[in-house]
Amino acid sequence: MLGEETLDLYEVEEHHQDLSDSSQTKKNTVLRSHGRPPWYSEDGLPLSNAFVIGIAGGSASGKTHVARQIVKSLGSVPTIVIMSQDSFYKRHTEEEMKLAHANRFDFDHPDAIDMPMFAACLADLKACRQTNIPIYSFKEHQRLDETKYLYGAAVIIAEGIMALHDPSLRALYDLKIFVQCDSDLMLARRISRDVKERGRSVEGVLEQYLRYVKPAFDSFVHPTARYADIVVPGSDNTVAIDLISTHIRRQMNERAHHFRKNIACRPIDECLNSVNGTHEDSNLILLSQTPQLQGIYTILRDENSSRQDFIFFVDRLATLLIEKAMELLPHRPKVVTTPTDTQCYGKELDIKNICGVSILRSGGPLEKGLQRVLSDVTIGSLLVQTDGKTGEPLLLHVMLPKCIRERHFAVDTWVFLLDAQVSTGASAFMAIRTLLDHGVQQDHIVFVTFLVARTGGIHVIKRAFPKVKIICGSIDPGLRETWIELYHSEGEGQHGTARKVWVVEPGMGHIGDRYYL
Ligand SMILES: Nc1ncnc2c1ncn2[C@@H]1O[C@H](COP(=O)(O)OP(=O)(O)O)[C@@H](O)[C@H]1O
Ligand SMILES: O=c1ccn([C@@H]2O[C@H](COP(=O)(O)O)[C@@H](O)[C@H]2O)c(=O)[nH]1
Repeated sequence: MLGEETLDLYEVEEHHQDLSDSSQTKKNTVLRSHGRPPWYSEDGLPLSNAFVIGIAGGSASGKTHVARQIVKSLGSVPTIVIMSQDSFYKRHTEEEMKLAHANRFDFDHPDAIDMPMFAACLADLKACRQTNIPIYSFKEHQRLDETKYLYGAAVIIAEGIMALHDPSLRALYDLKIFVQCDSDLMLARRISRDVKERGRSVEGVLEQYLRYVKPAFDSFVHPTARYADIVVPGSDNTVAIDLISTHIRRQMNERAHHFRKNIACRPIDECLNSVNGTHEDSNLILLSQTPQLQGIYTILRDENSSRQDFIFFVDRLATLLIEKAMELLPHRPKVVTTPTDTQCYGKELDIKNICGVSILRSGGPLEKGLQRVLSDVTIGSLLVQTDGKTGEPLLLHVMLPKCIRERHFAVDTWVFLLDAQVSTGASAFMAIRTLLDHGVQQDHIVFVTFLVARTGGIHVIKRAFPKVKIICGSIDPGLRETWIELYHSEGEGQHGTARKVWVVEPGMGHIGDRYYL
Protein backbone atom coordinates (compact mmCIF):
# COMPACT_ATOMS: atom_id res chain seq x y z
CA MET A 1 0.00 0.00 0.00
CA LEU A 2 2.94 2.31 0.42
CA GLY A 3 3.78 4.26 -2.66
CA GLU A 4 6.91 5.34 -4.39
CA GLU A 5 9.03 8.22 -3.23
CA THR A 6 8.48 10.21 -6.37
CA LEU A 7 4.69 9.95 -6.30
CA ASP A 8 2.73 13.04 -5.55
CA LEU A 9 0.78 12.84 -2.32
CA TYR A 10 -2.42 13.62 -4.12
CA GLU A 11 -1.99 10.78 -6.50
CA VAL A 12 -4.66 8.37 -5.44
CA GLU A 13 -4.63 4.62 -5.59
CA GLU A 14 -8.22 3.51 -5.83
CA HIS A 15 -8.91 0.17 -4.25
CA HIS A 16 -10.08 -2.95 -5.99
CA GLN A 17 -10.83 -1.15 -9.25
CA ASP A 18 -12.01 -4.21 -11.06
CA LEU A 19 -13.80 -5.81 -8.17
CA SER A 20 -16.79 -3.63 -7.42
CA ASP A 21 -18.67 -0.56 -8.44
CA SER A 22 -17.09 2.85 -8.70
CA SER A 23 -18.75 4.31 -5.60
CA GLN A 24 -16.91 1.82 -3.41
CA THR A 25 -13.62 2.30 -5.17
CA LYS A 26 -13.86 6.01 -4.43
CA LYS A 27 -14.56 5.34 -0.80
CA ASN A 28 -11.56 3.31 0.34
CA THR A 29 -8.56 5.14 -0.76
CA VAL A 30 -4.88 4.90 -0.11
CA LEU A 31 -3.01 8.08 -0.71
CA ARG A 32 0.61 7.58 -1.47
CA SER A 33 3.29 9.74 -0.04
CA HIS A 34 6.97 9.97 0.57
CA GLY A 35 7.50 6.76 2.49
CA ARG A 36 7.10 5.79 6.08
CA PRO A 37 9.85 6.64 8.58
CA PRO A 38 10.52 4.30 11.55
CA TRP A 39 7.42 3.75 13.68
CA TYR A 40 9.29 1.80 16.37
CA SER A 41 12.07 2.32 18.86
CA GLU A 42 15.44 0.63 19.34
CA ASP A 43 13.83 -2.07 21.45
CA GLY A 44 11.94 -3.16 18.34
CA LEU A 45 8.49 -2.30 19.65
CA PRO A 46 6.09 0.04 17.85
CA LEU A 47 6.56 3.48 19.35
CA SER A 48 3.68 5.40 17.94
CA ASN A 49 0.30 4.29 16.74
CA ALA A 50 -1.17 5.68 13.57
CA PHE A 51 -3.12 8.90 14.05
CA VAL A 52 -6.81 8.06 13.63
CA ILE A 53 -9.55 10.49 12.65
CA GLY A 54 -13.22 9.51 12.77
CA ILE A 55 -15.62 11.43 10.50
CA ALA A 56 -19.38 10.98 10.92
CA GLY A 57 -22.30 12.82 9.33
CA GLY A 58 -25.44 12.14 7.32
CA SER A 59 -25.40 10.29 4.03
CA ALA A 60 -23.97 12.59 1.31
CA SER A 61 -23.14 15.26 3.88
CA GLY A 62 -19.61 15.37 2.43
CA LYS A 63 -17.65 13.03 4.77
CA THR A 64 -15.52 11.60 1.97
CA HIS A 65 -15.05 15.06 0.50
CA VAL A 66 -13.86 16.40 3.87
CA ALA A 67 -11.49 13.44 4.25
CA ARG A 68 -9.94 14.18 0.87
CA GLN A 69 -9.69 17.89 1.62
CA ILE A 70 -7.82 17.08 4.85
CA VAL A 71 -5.37 14.91 2.94
CA LYS A 72 -4.83 17.60 0.32
CA SER A 73 -4.28 20.24 2.93
CA LEU A 74 -1.83 18.03 4.90
CA GLY A 75 0.73 18.07 2.10
CA SER A 76 3.70 15.78 2.46
CA VAL A 77 3.07 13.35 5.30
CA PRO A 78 3.64 9.60 5.40
CA THR A 79 1.00 7.30 4.01
CA ILE A 80 -2.65 8.04 4.67
CA VAL A 81 -5.57 5.70 4.27
CA ILE A 82 -9.23 6.67 4.04
CA MET A 83 -11.30 3.75 5.28
CA SER A 84 -15.05 3.80 4.71
CA GLN A 85 -17.53 2.22 7.09
CA ASP A 86 -19.58 1.38 3.99
CA SER A 87 -17.19 -1.53 3.39
CA PHE A 88 -18.46 -3.11 6.59
CA TYR A 89 -22.13 -3.60 5.68
CA LYS A 90 -22.98 -7.13 6.72
CA ARG A 91 -23.28 -10.02 4.26
CA HIS A 92 -26.90 -10.34 3.17
CA THR A 93 -29.12 -13.33 2.50
CA GLU A 94 -30.91 -13.73 -0.86
CA GLU A 95 -34.09 -12.53 0.85
CA GLU A 96 -32.40 -9.42 2.24
CA MET A 97 -30.93 -8.59 -1.16
CA LYS A 98 -34.37 -8.81 -2.75
CA LEU A 99 -35.66 -6.37 -0.12
CA ALA A 100 -32.69 -4.08 -0.73
CA HIS A 101 -33.39 -3.95 -4.48
CA ALA A 102 -37.01 -3.03 -3.65
CA ASN A 103 -35.76 -0.24 -1.32
CA ARG A 104 -37.18 -2.10 1.65
CA PHE A 105 -34.05 -2.94 3.56
CA ASP A 106 -32.89 -0.68 6.37
CA PHE A 107 -29.22 0.12 5.72
CA ASP A 108 -29.33 3.06 8.08
CA HIS A 109 -29.82 1.18 11.33
CA PRO A 110 -26.58 0.66 13.32
CA ASP A 111 -27.20 -3.11 13.17
CA ALA A 112 -26.73 -3.05 9.38
CA ILE A 113 -23.02 -2.45 9.88
CA ASP A 114 -20.56 -4.99 11.28
CA MET A 115 -19.26 -2.67 14.02
CA PRO A 116 -17.03 -5.23 15.79
CA MET A 117 -15.29 -6.03 12.51
CA PHE A 118 -14.86 -2.35 11.67
CA ALA A 119 -13.39 -1.70 15.13
CA ALA A 120 -11.09 -4.73 14.87
CA CYS A 121 -9.72 -3.69 11.45
CA LEU A 122 -9.26 -0.12 12.63
CA ALA A 123 -7.54 -1.25 15.83
CA ASP A 124 -5.13 -3.41 13.79
CA LEU A 125 -4.25 -0.57 11.44
CA LYS A 126 -3.90 1.87 14.32
CA ALA A 127 -1.50 -0.49 16.10
CA CYS A 128 0.57 -0.72 12.88
CA ARG A 129 -0.64 -4.22 12.07
CA GLN A 130 -1.93 -5.22 8.64
CA THR A 131 -5.60 -5.74 8.09
CA ASN A 132 -7.80 -7.16 5.34
CA ILE A 133 -11.02 -5.21 4.99
CA PRO A 134 -14.15 -6.50 3.26
CA ILE A 135 -15.27 -5.15 -0.10
CA TYR A 136 -18.91 -4.13 -0.47
CA SER A 137 -20.86 -3.64 -3.69
CA PHE A 138 -23.55 -0.98 -3.55
CA LYS A 139 -24.93 -2.17 -6.87
CA GLU A 140 -25.40 -5.72 -5.60
CA HIS A 141 -26.10 -4.65 -1.99
CA GLN A 142 -23.71 -7.39 -0.99
CA ARG A 143 -20.31 -8.03 0.53
CA LEU A 144 -17.97 -9.57 -2.03
CA ASP A 145 -15.75 -12.57 -1.37
CA GLU A 146 -12.52 -10.63 -1.95
CA THR A 147 -10.87 -8.54 0.74
CA LYS A 148 -8.51 -5.61 0.56
CA TYR A 149 -5.12 -5.75 2.26
CA LEU A 150 -4.06 -2.59 4.09
CA TYR A 151 -0.82 -1.93 5.94
CA GLY A 152 1.43 0.88 6.94
CA ALA A 153 -0.70 3.99 7.32
CA ALA A 154 0.62 6.77 9.52
CA VAL A 155 -2.72 8.58 9.35
CA ILE A 156 -6.08 6.80 9.08
CA ILE A 157 -9.33 8.57 8.30
CA ALA A 158 -12.35 6.40 9.13
CA GLU A 159 -15.59 7.78 7.75
CA GLY A 160 -19.20 6.64 7.84
CA ILE A 161 -22.68 7.60 8.95
CA MET A 162 -22.17 5.63 12.19
CA ALA A 163 -18.47 6.39 12.63
CA LEU A 164 -19.13 8.03 16.02
CA HIS A 165 -21.97 5.75 17.09
CA ASP A 166 -20.16 2.91 18.76
CA PRO A 167 -18.16 3.53 21.97
CA SER A 168 -15.56 0.95 20.89
CA LEU A 169 -14.97 2.97 17.73
CA ARG A 170 -14.89 6.32 19.48
CA ALA A 171 -12.18 4.98 21.78
CA LEU A 172 -9.91 4.48 18.76
CA TYR A 173 -10.04 8.02 17.42
CA ASP A 174 -7.46 10.71 18.13
CA LEU A 175 -9.76 13.27 16.54
CA LYS A 176 -13.53 13.09 16.08
CA ILE A 177 -15.26 15.14 13.39
CA PHE A 178 -18.94 15.56 12.54
CA VAL A 179 -19.91 16.93 9.13
CA GLN A 180 -22.98 19.12 9.49
CA CYS A 181 -24.99 19.65 6.33
CA ASP A 182 -28.36 20.98 5.39
CA SER A 183 -30.93 18.16 4.85
CA ASP A 184 -32.02 19.46 1.44
CA LEU A 185 -28.44 19.60 0.26
CA MET A 186 -27.78 16.07 1.54
CA LEU A 187 -30.87 14.75 -0.28
CA ALA A 188 -29.99 16.55 -3.51
CA ARG A 189 -26.43 15.21 -3.39
CA ARG A 190 -27.60 11.72 -2.55
CA ILE A 191 -30.06 11.58 -5.46
CA SER A 192 -27.41 12.79 -7.84
CA ARG A 193 -24.71 10.43 -6.53
CA ASP A 194 -26.85 7.30 -6.15
CA VAL A 195 -28.28 7.64 -9.66
CA LYS A 196 -24.85 8.28 -11.19
CA GLU A 197 -22.70 5.93 -9.15
CA ARG A 198 -24.83 3.37 -7.36
CA GLY A 199 -27.19 2.35 -10.17
CA ARG A 200 -30.35 3.71 -8.52
CA SER A 201 -33.53 5.44 -9.73
CA VAL A 202 -34.69 8.81 -8.37
CA GLU A 203 -37.93 7.26 -7.09
CA GLY A 204 -36.04 4.48 -5.36
CA VAL A 205 -33.67 6.90 -3.66
CA LEU A 206 -36.58 9.04 -2.46
CA GLU A 207 -38.54 6.05 -1.19
CA GLN A 208 -35.54 4.74 0.76
CA TYR A 209 -34.73 8.21 2.02
CA LEU A 210 -38.17 8.84 3.48
CA ARG A 211 -38.61 5.34 4.88
CA TYR A 212 -35.16 4.78 6.43
CA VAL A 213 -32.45 7.36 5.77
CA LYS A 214 -34.07 10.46 7.25
CA PRO A 215 -35.54 8.79 10.37
CA ALA A 216 -32.23 7.05 11.06
CA PHE A 217 -30.34 10.30 10.61
CA ASP A 218 -32.54 11.91 13.27
CA SER A 219 -32.39 8.94 15.67
CA PHE A 220 -28.85 7.58 15.28
CA VAL A 221 -26.58 9.83 13.22
CA HIS A 222 -27.26 13.40 14.25
CA PRO A 223 -27.14 12.63 18.01
CA THR A 224 -23.51 11.49 17.62
CA ALA A 225 -22.49 15.07 16.78
CA ARG A 226 -22.17 15.58 20.53
CA TYR A 227 -19.13 13.29 20.60
CA ALA A 228 -17.27 15.31 17.96
CA ASP A 229 -14.23 17.42 18.83
CA ILE A 230 -15.03 19.60 15.86
CA VAL A 231 -18.15 20.12 13.74
CA VAL A 232 -17.30 20.89 10.13
CA PRO A 233 -19.75 22.43 7.66
CA GLY A 234 -20.56 20.19 4.68
CA SER A 235 -19.72 23.04 2.31
CA ASP A 236 -17.52 26.16 2.48
CA ASN A 237 -15.32 24.57 5.11
CA THR A 238 -11.80 25.73 4.21
CA VAL A 239 -11.09 27.31 7.59
CA ALA A 240 -12.12 24.17 9.47
CA ILE A 241 -10.00 21.99 7.17
CA ASP A 242 -6.96 24.23 7.72
CA LEU A 243 -7.38 24.01 11.50
CA ILE A 244 -7.69 20.24 11.38
CA SER A 245 -4.67 19.72 9.16
CA THR A 246 -2.54 22.03 11.31
CA HIS A 247 -3.48 19.95 14.35
CA ILE A 248 -2.64 16.66 12.60
CA ARG A 249 0.69 17.98 11.29
CA ARG A 250 1.66 19.05 14.81
CA GLN A 251 0.76 15.62 16.17
CA MET A 252 2.81 13.92 13.45
CA ASN A 253 5.85 16.09 14.20
CA GLU A 254 5.64 15.22 17.87
CA ARG A 255 5.69 11.53 16.97
CA ALA A 256 8.72 11.74 14.63
CA HIS A 257 11.97 10.32 15.99
CA HIS A 258 15.41 9.51 14.73
CA PHE A 259 16.63 6.02 14.44
CA ARG A 260 19.53 5.23 12.09
CA LYS A 261 22.14 7.41 13.80
CA ASN A 262 21.31 5.77 17.13
CA ILE A 263 21.87 2.25 15.96
CA ALA A 264 25.03 2.65 13.87
CA CYS A 265 28.62 2.48 15.20
CA ARG A 266 28.24 0.47 18.38
CA PRO A 267 30.98 -1.81 19.69
CA ILE A 268 29.68 -5.34 19.64
CA ASP A 269 32.59 -7.33 20.95
CA GLU A 270 30.46 -8.94 23.59
CA CYS A 271 28.43 -10.75 20.98
CA LEU A 272 30.85 -11.11 18.09
CA ASN A 273 34.14 -12.01 19.67
CA SER A 274 35.15 -14.41 16.97
CA VAL A 275 35.15 -13.76 13.27
CA ASN A 276 37.19 -16.75 12.24
CA GLY A 277 36.39 -20.40 12.38
CA THR A 278 32.88 -21.52 13.06
CA HIS A 279 31.69 -19.01 15.59
CA GLU A 280 28.03 -19.43 16.28
CA ASP A 281 25.91 -17.83 18.94
CA SER A 282 22.25 -18.28 19.61
CA ASN A 283 21.10 -16.25 16.64
CA LEU A 284 24.05 -15.04 14.56
CA ILE A 285 25.31 -17.95 12.52
CA LEU A 286 28.49 -17.54 10.51
CA LEU A 287 29.20 -20.04 7.72
CA SER A 288 32.17 -22.24 8.43
CA GLN A 289 35.21 -20.28 7.19
CA THR A 290 36.60 -23.01 4.91
CA PRO A 291 39.25 -22.25 2.28
CA GLN A 292 36.52 -22.75 -0.33
CA LEU A 293 34.35 -20.04 1.25
CA GLN A 294 37.32 -17.71 1.64
CA GLY A 295 38.08 -18.26 -2.04
CA ILE A 296 34.55 -17.22 -3.01
CA TYR A 297 34.78 -14.08 -0.86
CA THR A 298 38.16 -13.19 -2.35
CA ILE A 299 36.67 -13.20 -5.85
CA LEU A 300 33.65 -11.19 -4.70
CA ARG A 301 35.72 -8.57 -2.89
CA ASP A 302 38.12 -8.09 -5.81
CA GLU A 303 37.17 -4.96 -7.74
CA ASN A 304 38.81 -6.50 -10.84
CA SER A 305 36.55 -9.56 -10.90
CA SER A 306 34.45 -9.67 -14.04
CA ARG A 307 30.71 -9.11 -13.72
CA GLN A 308 30.14 -12.64 -15.00
CA ASP A 309 32.31 -14.08 -12.21
CA PHE A 310 30.66 -11.80 -9.66
CA ILE A 311 27.19 -13.04 -10.59
CA PHE A 312 28.28 -16.69 -10.70
CA PHE A 313 29.92 -16.61 -7.26
CA VAL A 314 27.15 -14.52 -5.67
CA ASP A 315 24.64 -17.15 -6.82
CA ARG A 316 26.88 -19.92 -5.47
CA LEU A 317 27.37 -18.17 -2.15
CA ALA A 318 23.64 -17.45 -1.91
CA THR A 319 22.99 -21.19 -2.31
CA LEU A 320 25.42 -22.04 0.50
CA LEU A 321 23.77 -19.47 2.79
CA ILE A 322 20.26 -20.71 2.02
CA GLU A 323 21.34 -24.32 2.57
CA LYS A 324 22.59 -23.24 6.01
CA ALA A 325 19.29 -21.47 6.65
CA MET A 326 17.42 -24.66 5.75
CA GLU A 327 19.11 -26.41 8.67
CA LEU A 328 17.01 -24.23 10.99
CA LEU A 329 13.69 -25.50 9.68
CA PRO A 330 11.92 -28.22 11.63
CA HIS A 331 11.78 -31.69 10.08
CA ARG A 332 9.71 -34.70 11.00
CA PRO A 333 10.44 -38.40 10.45
CA LYS A 334 9.28 -39.94 7.18
CA VAL A 335 9.45 -43.54 6.08
CA VAL A 336 9.86 -44.33 2.36
CA THR A 337 10.30 -47.50 0.38
CA THR A 338 13.38 -47.51 -1.86
CA PRO A 339 13.59 -49.02 -5.40
CA THR A 340 15.19 -52.07 -3.74
CA ASP A 341 11.97 -52.49 -1.76
CA THR A 342 13.63 -51.56 1.52
CA GLN A 343 12.01 -49.32 4.11
CA CYS A 344 14.11 -46.28 4.85
CA TYR A 345 13.66 -43.90 7.78
CA GLY A 346 14.20 -40.33 6.60
CA LYS A 347 12.99 -36.77 7.24
CA GLU A 348 10.72 -34.22 5.61
CA LEU A 349 10.09 -30.53 6.23
CA ASP A 350 7.59 -29.98 9.02
CA ILE A 351 6.29 -26.50 8.22
CA LYS A 352 3.04 -25.07 6.87
CA ASN A 353 4.30 -22.16 4.75
CA ILE A 354 7.64 -20.77 3.70
CA CYS A 355 8.44 -17.75 1.57
CA GLY A 356 11.25 -15.34 0.80
CA VAL A 357 11.19 -11.58 1.23
CA SER A 358 13.86 -9.44 -0.44
CA ILE A 359 14.82 -6.04 0.82
CA LEU A 360 15.14 -4.25 -2.48
CA ARG A 361 17.37 -3.87 -4.39
CA SER A 362 20.25 -5.56 -2.71
CA GLY A 363 18.30 -8.56 -1.42
CA GLY A 364 17.72 -9.59 -5.05
CA PRO A 365 21.13 -11.29 -5.51
CA LEU A 366 20.14 -13.86 -2.87
CA GLU A 367 16.96 -14.85 -4.67
CA LYS A 368 18.54 -17.26 -7.15
CA GLY A 369 20.10 -19.23 -4.30
CA LEU A 370 16.72 -19.43 -2.59
CA GLN A 371 15.02 -20.65 -5.77
CA ARG A 372 17.70 -23.26 -6.31
CA VAL A 373 17.00 -24.74 -2.90
CA LEU A 374 13.21 -24.23 -2.80
CA SER A 375 12.17 -24.30 -6.44
CA ASP A 376 8.55 -23.14 -6.06
CA VAL A 377 9.05 -20.62 -3.25
CA THR A 378 7.13 -17.33 -3.41
CA ILE A 379 9.28 -14.26 -2.96
CA GLY A 380 7.91 -10.92 -1.81
CA SER A 381 9.73 -7.63 -1.47
CA LEU A 382 10.09 -4.57 0.69
CA LEU A 383 11.56 -1.37 -0.68
CA VAL A 384 13.46 0.48 2.02
CA GLN A 385 15.48 3.53 1.08
CA THR A 386 17.32 6.21 2.96
CA ASP A 387 15.70 9.61 3.24
CA GLY A 388 18.30 11.92 1.66
CA LYS A 389 17.47 14.70 4.12
CA THR A 390 17.23 12.90 7.45
CA GLY A 391 19.28 9.77 6.81
CA GLU A 392 16.39 7.73 8.18
CA PRO A 393 15.14 4.57 6.46
CA LEU A 394 11.83 4.97 4.65
CA LEU A 395 9.48 2.12 3.86
CA LEU A 396 8.42 2.86 0.31
CA HIS A 397 6.79 -0.25 -0.97
CA VAL A 398 5.38 -3.44 0.52
CA MET A 399 4.72 -6.44 -1.70
CA LEU A 400 4.28 -9.49 0.47
CA PRO A 401 3.08 -13.01 -0.38
CA LYS A 402 -0.42 -14.08 0.63
CA CYS A 403 0.98 -16.33 3.37
CA ILE A 404 2.12 -13.15 5.16
CA ARG A 405 -0.62 -10.71 4.11
CA GLU A 406 -3.24 -12.71 5.99
CA ARG A 407 -2.56 -13.00 9.71
CA HIS A 408 -3.99 -16.49 10.13
CA PHE A 409 -1.42 -17.72 7.57
CA ALA A 410 1.38 -15.46 8.78
CA VAL A 411 1.53 -17.03 12.24
CA ASP A 412 2.53 -20.33 10.63
CA THR A 413 4.83 -18.93 7.96
CA TRP A 414 8.62 -19.19 7.92
CA VAL A 415 10.32 -16.28 6.18
CA PHE A 416 13.81 -16.15 4.69
CA LEU A 417 14.48 -12.42 4.75
CA LEU A 418 17.13 -11.50 2.20
CA ASP A 419 19.49 -8.54 2.13
CA ALA A 420 23.04 -8.33 0.81
CA GLN A 421 24.62 -6.82 3.91
CA VAL A 422 23.90 -5.49 7.37
CA SER A 423 25.65 -2.19 7.98
CA THR A 424 23.69 0.19 10.21
CA GLY A 425 21.02 -2.50 10.30
CA ALA A 426 18.30 0.10 9.81
CA SER A 427 16.76 -1.57 6.74
CA ALA A 428 16.90 -5.04 8.29
CA PHE A 429 15.33 -3.65 11.46
CA MET A 430 12.49 -2.05 9.49
CA ALA A 431 11.93 -5.22 7.48
CA ILE A 432 11.81 -7.44 10.58
CA ARG A 433 9.39 -5.03 12.28
CA THR A 434 7.20 -5.13 9.16
CA LEU A 435 7.07 -8.94 9.26
CA LEU A 436 6.25 -8.94 12.98
CA ASP A 437 3.46 -6.40 12.34
CA HIS A 438 1.95 -9.00 10.03
CA GLY A 439 1.98 -11.68 12.72
CA VAL A 440 5.04 -13.64 11.56
CA GLN A 441 6.64 -15.17 14.65
CA GLN A 442 10.10 -13.90 15.52
CA ASP A 443 11.58 -17.39 15.64
CA HIS A 444 10.21 -18.08 12.15
CA ILE A 445 12.32 -15.32 10.59
CA VAL A 446 15.71 -16.26 9.18
CA PHE A 447 17.70 -13.28 7.95
CA VAL A 448 20.14 -14.31 5.23
CA THR A 449 22.97 -11.99 4.24
CA PHE A 450 26.44 -12.06 2.65
CA LEU A 451 28.08 -9.60 5.04
CA VAL A 452 27.59 -8.22 8.52
CA ALA A 453 29.53 -5.15 9.71
CA ARG A 454 31.10 -5.95 13.07
CA THR A 455 30.58 -2.45 14.46
CA GLY A 456 27.21 -1.82 12.84
CA GLY A 457 23.64 -2.19 13.90
CA ILE A 458 23.72 -5.98 14.12
CA HIS A 459 23.77 -6.06 17.88
CA VAL A 460 20.77 -3.71 18.07
CA ILE A 461 18.90 -6.14 15.84
CA LYS A 462 19.99 -9.05 18.03
CA ARG A 463 18.91 -7.27 21.18
CA ALA A 464 15.55 -6.13 19.79
CA PHE A 465 14.72 -9.41 18.05
CA PRO A 466 16.56 -12.10 20.01
CA LYS A 467 14.75 -14.97 18.31
CA VAL A 468 15.47 -13.92 14.72
CA LYS A 469 18.26 -16.06 13.27
CA ILE A 470 20.87 -14.32 11.11
CA ILE A 471 22.93 -16.36 8.66
CA CYS A 472 25.99 -14.68 7.16
CA GLY A 473 29.16 -15.65 5.35
CA SER A 474 31.49 -12.98 6.70
CA ILE A 475 31.71 -10.45 9.50
CA ASP A 476 33.67 -7.43 8.29
CA PRO A 477 35.48 -5.15 10.70
CA GLY A 478 34.72 -1.70 9.28
CA LEU A 479 31.72 0.59 8.93
CA ARG A 480 32.21 4.16 7.80
CA GLU A 481 29.87 7.00 6.93
CA THR A 482 30.90 8.75 3.76
CA TRP A 483 29.65 11.03 1.03
CA ILE A 484 29.17 9.67 -2.47
CA GLU A 485 28.34 11.62 -5.58
CA LEU A 486 25.28 10.36 -7.48
CA TYR A 487 25.19 11.48 -11.11
CA HIS A 488 22.03 12.02 -13.12
CA SER A 489 21.26 13.71 -16.43
CA GLU A 490 19.34 16.94 -16.29
CA GLY A 491 18.87 19.43 -19.14
CA GLU A 492 22.13 19.89 -20.96
CA GLY A 493 24.48 17.70 -18.99
CA GLN A 494 25.31 15.52 -16.01
CA HIS A 495 24.59 16.77 -12.50
CA GLY A 496 25.82 15.31 -9.25
CA THR A 497 24.14 15.17 -5.87
CA ALA A 498 26.14 14.28 -2.81
CA ARG A 499 24.55 11.64 -0.62
CA LYS A 500 25.65 10.21 2.71
CA VAL A 501 26.02 6.44 2.79
CA TRP A 502 27.39 3.82 5.15
CA VAL A 503 30.16 1.65 3.71
CA VAL A 504 31.15 -1.78 5.05
CA GLU A 505 34.93 -2.42 4.94
CA PRO A 506 36.53 -4.28 3.35
CA GLY A 507 33.08 -5.26 2.01
CA MET A 508 32.32 -6.05 -1.62
CA GLY A 509 31.24 -2.61 -2.82
CA HIS A 510 27.62 -2.10 -3.76
CA ILE A 511 26.51 -5.69 -4.21
CA GLY A 512 23.20 -4.86 -5.93
CA ASP A 513 24.87 -2.56 -8.46
CA ARG A 514 27.67 -5.04 -9.19
CA TYR A 515 25.11 -7.82 -9.67
CA TYR A 516 22.53 -5.97 -11.74
CA LEU A 517 24.33 -3.15 -13.59
N1 LIG B 1 -18.09 20.81 -0.05
C1 LIG B 1 -18.62 20.26 -1.15
N2 LIG B 1 -18.81 21.02 -2.23
C2 LIG B 1 -19.35 20.49 -3.36
N3 LIG B 1 -19.76 19.21 -3.50
C3 LIG B 1 -19.61 18.43 -2.44
C4 LIG B 1 -19.04 18.89 -1.21
N4 LIG B 1 -19.01 17.86 -0.34
C5 LIG B 1 -19.54 16.80 -0.99
N5 LIG B 1 -19.90 17.13 -2.23
C6 LIG B 1 -20.51 16.23 -3.23
O1 LIG B 1 -21.60 15.58 -2.63
C7 LIG B 1 -21.64 14.19 -2.95
C8 LIG B 1 -21.59 13.36 -1.67
O2 LIG B 1 -20.39 13.67 -0.99
P1 LIG B 1 -19.59 12.57 -0.20
O3 LIG B 1 -18.38 13.23 0.31
O4 LIG B 1 -19.42 11.36 -1.04
O5 LIG B 1 -20.62 12.28 0.96
P2 LIG B 1 -20.58 11.20 2.10
O6 LIG B 1 -19.23 10.59 2.11
O7 LIG B 1 -20.88 11.98 3.33
O8 LIG B 1 -21.65 10.23 1.77
C9 LIG B 1 -20.44 13.93 -3.84
O9 LIG B 1 -20.88 13.91 -5.16
C10 LIG B 1 -19.54 15.12 -3.58
O10 LIG B 1 -18.78 15.44 -4.73
O1 LIG C 1 -26.37 -1.62 0.02
C1 LIG C 1 -26.49 -0.46 0.46
C2 LIG C 1 -25.75 -0.01 1.54
C3 LIG C 1 -25.91 1.29 1.98
N1 LIG C 1 -26.79 2.12 1.38
C4 LIG C 1 -26.92 3.52 1.84
O2 LIG C 1 -25.64 4.12 1.90
C5 LIG C 1 -25.66 5.16 2.86
C6 LIG C 1 -24.31 5.32 3.52
O3 LIG C 1 -23.33 5.66 2.60
P1 LIG C 1 -22.83 7.18 2.49
O4 LIG C 1 -21.67 7.03 1.53
O5 LIG C 1 -22.38 7.59 3.85
O6 LIG C 1 -23.91 7.98 1.95
C7 LIG C 1 -26.70 4.81 3.87
O7 LIG C 1 -27.51 5.94 4.12
C8 LIG C 1 -27.52 3.66 3.22
O8 LIG C 1 -28.84 4.01 3.09
C9 LIG C 1 -27.54 1.67 0.32
O9 LIG C 1 -28.36 2.43 -0.24
N2 LIG C 1 -27.37 0.38 -0.12
